[in-house]
Amino acid sequence: MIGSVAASQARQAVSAASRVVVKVGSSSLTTAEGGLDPTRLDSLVDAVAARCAAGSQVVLVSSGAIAAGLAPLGVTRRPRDLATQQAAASVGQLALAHAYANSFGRYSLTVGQVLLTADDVVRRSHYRNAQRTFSRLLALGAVPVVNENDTVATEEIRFGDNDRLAALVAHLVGADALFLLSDVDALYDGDPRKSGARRITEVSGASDVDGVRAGSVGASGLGTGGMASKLAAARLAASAGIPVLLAGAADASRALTSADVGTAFAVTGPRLTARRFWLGHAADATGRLSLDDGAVAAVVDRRRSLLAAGITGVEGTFEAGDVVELVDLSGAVVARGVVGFDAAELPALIGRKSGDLPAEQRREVVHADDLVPLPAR
Ligand SMILES: Nc1ncnc2c1ncn2[C@@H]1O[C@H](COP(=O)(O)OP(=O)(O)O)[C@@H](O)[C@H]1O
Ligand SMILES: N[C@@H](CCC(=O)OP(=O)(O)O)C(=O)O
Repeated sequence: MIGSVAASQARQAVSAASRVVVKVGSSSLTTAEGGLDPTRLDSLVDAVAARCAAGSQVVLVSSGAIAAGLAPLGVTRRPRDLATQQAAASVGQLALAHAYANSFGRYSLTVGQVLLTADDVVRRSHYRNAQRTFSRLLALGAVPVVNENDTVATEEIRFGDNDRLAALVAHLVGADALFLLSDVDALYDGDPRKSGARRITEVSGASDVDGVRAGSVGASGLGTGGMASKLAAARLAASAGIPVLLAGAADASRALTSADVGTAFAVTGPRLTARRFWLGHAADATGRLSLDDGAVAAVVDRRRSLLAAGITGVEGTFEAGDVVELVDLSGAVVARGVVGFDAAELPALIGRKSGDLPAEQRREVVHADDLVPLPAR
């Protein structure tokens, strides 16, 4: 295989990683009629158990609750309304947990179910609580099996996308690799259901995925985000220092051992501390500050604090200590950070030089230590 050094290093890194997150999609665990496919679930578990036996700690993020709950409830098509999805998830998650407990039991491995809501990662205290739970489960030798808590998640607080959840969990547990397993064997430059789509084996940076058309609806109609959410999640993890392998669930065994299948994503940024990752990617932003070009260059390129002089607009209702997005003049989010003023105070300050401000307001609007520049999306 010819490829960039960074991507081949990524394959080595995911192959050798000691703590990994493996995410599997609904379409790889369930049948077209609805209901779990025990054969495919067992072969995924075979691959995960082999990786555990080789000395790695594995966190499994498994979709499939809604899809698995449809057949037992006599529902023939994936429901669109939240209440039926929640009912299906309630039935399906139980079936999923039961199937995993039995299947991992074949290897004398104990599973622990972790159902997360968005609140568990957007609130800093909940984030740390989840970290402690994972850390203890792993220390005790269990395999955490994670899903969104679909049964109670409301439309407003849903992730709705386990690819993103898996990237967040990978950082939260301090994983050294993320595997995204799906019903397609790799990333393609266009929908592989159409002819002419070209397989992409390595992604070392944004230019490798320029022009890639990643659909947001999967072939099976069982999953939620299609390839678009996988690509976004892989890039998110890679930007936070975690190499990613996107591969077919049918190739799980090779993916988790030699990693010589699928698409490898090389890391594109340094490993962030838990707090900076939370701030940049998980926290809920409650407002927006618009920045002029000089301020964008200062905070993004020179990693300086944001001062009132470079702010051109304020949106949202927030208090000092909340997380806000910083946007450039085109409206693109360039950074996120903890704001030092209430929203009500800022309109009187913006655009003014520090020296012109009253002494008690002469401070950074967002301090450099509380600010995380984001890669261009
Ligand atoms: N550029 C692309 N590369 C690969 N697959 C794509 C692409 N665009 C769309 N797809 C479709 O996305 C599907 C995977 O998404 P989905 O079914 O939601 O997966 P999962 O259930 O594993 O989360 C593939 O089966 C494929 O048909
Ligand atoms: N939490 C949902 C799955 C959401 C999701 O992202 O599904 P998928 O696209 O199959 O990974 C469930 O268990 O049904």
